[in-house]
Amino acid sequence: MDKEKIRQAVRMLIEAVGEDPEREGLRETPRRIADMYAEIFAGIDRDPGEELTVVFDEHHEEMVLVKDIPLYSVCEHHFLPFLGKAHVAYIPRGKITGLSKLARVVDIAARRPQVQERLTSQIADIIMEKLDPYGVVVVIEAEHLCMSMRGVKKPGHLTITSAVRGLFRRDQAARAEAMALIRGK
Ligand SMILES: Nc1nc2c(ncn2[C@@H]2O[C@H](COP(=O)(O)OP(=O)(O)OP(=O)(O)O)[C@@H](O)[C@H]2O)c(=O)[nH]1
Ligand SMILES: [Zn+2]
Repeated sequence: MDKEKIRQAVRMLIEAVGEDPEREGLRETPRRIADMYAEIFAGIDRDPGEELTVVFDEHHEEMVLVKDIPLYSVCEHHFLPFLGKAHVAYIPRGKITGLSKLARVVDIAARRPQVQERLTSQIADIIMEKLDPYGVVVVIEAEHLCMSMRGVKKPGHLTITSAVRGLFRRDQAARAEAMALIRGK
């Protein structure tokens, strides 16, 4: 990531909105934002699938669900955060992965300019590709600050997206079980 370029651009932004980039509180802001972008966009050059290397052979061919994974991403239209929760369910086909690795896949895929639909599909597709499970369900529920603090101004709304792969597409009962567990509090 070109932090120097970000610093220059942010300085221009500060001037363009009519603020003084030399004002004490703003003087370090270009540097802070460059460091922040390096962190929140750290997934741009990374393959989320690289986290799915820890795989154990295990004949648990029943559903595994990691729910309420905290999610922070950035909407690519406005560069404002969208935040909420991700839920990831899969049915292993002889191969399971570390539970934390599922949350890491979510993190890497989220740390890039995103739309919620693509983020949801990417997570599901990566798990299908790397673990070759019977099926995957990913549900994301998020509030988009571009819809809350500006524009249509609807704070508190939730956008819910799902990506359903493999057996969950065909098997209504399995899909209903996954959705019920995800919804259950
Ligand atoms: N489908 C989808 N839309 C998103 C997401 N994040 C933001 N948006 C929408 O992207 C759209 C961009 O619309 P534009 O009309 O180009 O932008 P805008 O003039 O700022 O629109 P408003 O937000 O309606 O003021 C808006 O409707 C946003 O709500 C997302 O993750 N998925
Ligand atoms: Zn937006």
